[in-house]
Amino acid sequence: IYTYIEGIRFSRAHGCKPAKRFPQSERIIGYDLYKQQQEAARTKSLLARGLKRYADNGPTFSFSFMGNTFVSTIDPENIKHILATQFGDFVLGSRSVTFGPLLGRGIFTSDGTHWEHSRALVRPNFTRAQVADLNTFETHIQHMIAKIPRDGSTVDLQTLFFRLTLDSATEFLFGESVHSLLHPDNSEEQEFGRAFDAAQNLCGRRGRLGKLGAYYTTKDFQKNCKTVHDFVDKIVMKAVKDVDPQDPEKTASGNGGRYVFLNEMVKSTRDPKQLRDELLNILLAGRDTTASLLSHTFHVLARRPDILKPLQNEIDELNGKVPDYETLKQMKYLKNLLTESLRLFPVVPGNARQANKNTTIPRGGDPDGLSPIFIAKGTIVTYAPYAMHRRKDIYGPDADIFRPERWAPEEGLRPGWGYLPFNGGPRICVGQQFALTEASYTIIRLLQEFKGLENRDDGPWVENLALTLSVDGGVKVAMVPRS
Ligand code: HEM
Repeated sequence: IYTYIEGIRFSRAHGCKPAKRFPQSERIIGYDLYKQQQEAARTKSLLARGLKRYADNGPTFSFSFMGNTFVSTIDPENIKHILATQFGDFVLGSRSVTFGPLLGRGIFTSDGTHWEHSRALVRPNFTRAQVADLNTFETHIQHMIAKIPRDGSTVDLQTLFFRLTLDSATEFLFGESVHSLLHPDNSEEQEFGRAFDAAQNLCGRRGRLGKLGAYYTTKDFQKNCKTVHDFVDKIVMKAVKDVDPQDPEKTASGNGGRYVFLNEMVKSTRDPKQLRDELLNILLAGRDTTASLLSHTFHVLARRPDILKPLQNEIDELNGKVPDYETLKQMKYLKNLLTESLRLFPVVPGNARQANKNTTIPRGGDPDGLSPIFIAKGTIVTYAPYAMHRRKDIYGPDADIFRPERWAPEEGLRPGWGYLPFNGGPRICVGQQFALTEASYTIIRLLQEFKGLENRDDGPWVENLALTLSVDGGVKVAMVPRS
């Protein structure tokens, strides 16, 4: 009763109005919504259903689900408030529990001072010098190109992109690639990749079970987590052992001049568990995301010769020269293409934060939606870049159309917090430049090798929503060699 009265007082003092309520037959378990979500997951239409909910109920509304109160929003002002202005009022919620057995505590799974410490440890390693090192990518891209048939037969580019990013991410993080593009056998490295994928998928299922997720585990899951940990621990222990306690800088610059994240980290900490956790946190955050961006971009290129042509023209201006970092930055059409790809197919299409105290968000209070809403401690605020990126009042009447030109400076589009593929505020993605560099470089090198691609899948785009968004059924194409 005290909490309830406290909430009413807080709400009045801040001029809050009630949020629009999503129509539900009961608001304790929210079983009807649970059934709808299960059905949408089965028919792979979670994102389409989400879009319709915002169309029917407006940009901000509340509902109950599995005993929790939720507020959903695609209002940029509200999202800015949660992620930046009132950053301290919100935490990740159950993420540390969901991912804990696999990832431990690291930048992606922790809050508060632990997160601050992780971020301070990890952030300096994403410097320009490191991001601009393209030689490592080149080796793996050549392995990928070797896997692409040249006789017009069909290949699934998405599968190759997921292997490419696993290989390049493990090389960058551990100093040793798992080479999934080279060894399709039962090697220890392959086993690591398989176990990491399987454990990650089970974490996704734990996340979808809400509070009950903490109790959902299987023998296989535990075995997979152990396989992943053992593999990384060996690499970590070697790096820690190699550190010269008198001069950590000297040891860290080994590895044939290549940049290795682990070697940089051992300059700051030699705690093996902390090193393992941070490496796995970054592997999870950085690997599927870049693969998904590449997959969606090629999904579009295979269907839209009008986009492929100007892109090829821009790439052909390099006359086959391997691009360096500066060249990548000057490729305007490519940059707009990736920006548009992340608008219509944001790799993290939905996200959430939980209030750690009584607070507010600035918009959504009925009847005009312009008053603040009271957010009681424990409320989960979900936000959906996928739906926000399709708002016609932000992107214009052609918001549903894939059109890279909309990002040309002449068009004057400035969506601010209405465009959020990499999140914003203090927890903004640390790997943004790394991802855009890897994706740009991969696209250029592929289209320097192949003059075009033929679509081998007539179906529409269908969501595959795990921890990140990918293309259901893959990206089936035939690549046309230049010579
Ligand atoms: C297209 C590619 C990528 C996209 C769309 C993307 C998107 C995101 C988003 C939306 C978040 C916020 C998650 C949250 O706070 O709930 C995030 C966080 C993060 N990303 Fe990325 N990411 C990409 C690539 C990468 C890469 C390549 C790396 C590293 C190599 C990386 C490392 C991280 C890390 C460590 C965080 C956690 C930051 C923190 O909580 O302080 N990401 N990313």
